[in-house]
Amino acid sequence: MSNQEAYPSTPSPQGTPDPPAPPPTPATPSSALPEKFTLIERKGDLFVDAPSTDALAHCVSQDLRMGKGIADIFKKKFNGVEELKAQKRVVGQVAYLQRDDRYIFYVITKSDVYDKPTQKDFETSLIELRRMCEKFGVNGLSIPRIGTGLDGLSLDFVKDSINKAFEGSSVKVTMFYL
Ligand SMILES: Nc1ncnc2c1ncn2[C@@H]1O[C@H](COP(=O)(O)OP(=O)(O)OC[C@H]2O[C@H](OP(=O)(O)O)[C@H](O)[C@@H]2O)[C@@H](O)[C@H]1O
Repeated sequence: MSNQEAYPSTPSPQGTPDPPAPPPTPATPSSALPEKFTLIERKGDLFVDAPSTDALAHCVSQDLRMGKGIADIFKKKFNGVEELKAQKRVVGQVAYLQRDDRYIFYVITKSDVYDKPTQKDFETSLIELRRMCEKFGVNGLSIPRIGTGLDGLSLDFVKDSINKAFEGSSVKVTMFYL
């Protein structure tokens, strides 16, 4: 039996009203819209005031010495130096730990502890940080004023680099300052 015989089209009788228009497509609830990237600055202690579900990130040298500054606090708080070294990340890449269901990102911006990062390496490593956030489904990322202390980068350059690297992503970045 052909389709036509099985399901003959029923001609609509003359003069009958048009079928009712389909119901309007419900508006997409805002919660379903993809999150937009934001960078906000917030006064507070990264380790006290950042949401416990946020990933954390900071800058380190490839040798992972983390001898001073906030890197030293990260080392004392999260340990994992051997685990990080085993990832064999180089400048422009990001090593990571998982602690209490959150990611801790170690952004490698320079090769040696005595170096200062170049702007290019800093920008490259932020693009990789975004990629890692997207890879692991990170939507909340809390950071200190990365690169602006021991690494001597200007806050304006750092914020501009973050905006460029994360533009178009759905990561909400909070930059904490003391
Ligand atoms: N609890 C807290 N909450 C919020 N903000 C906090 C804070 N504690 C400190 N800050 C501030 O966070 C900014 C950056 O702090 P830093 O100067 O340490 O980091 P940086 O990114 O400039 O430099 C990294 C390189 O320095 C390190 O040591 P090495 O020399 O390499 O051994 C690494 O290894 C890297 O390579 C400064 O404003 C600090 O006041």
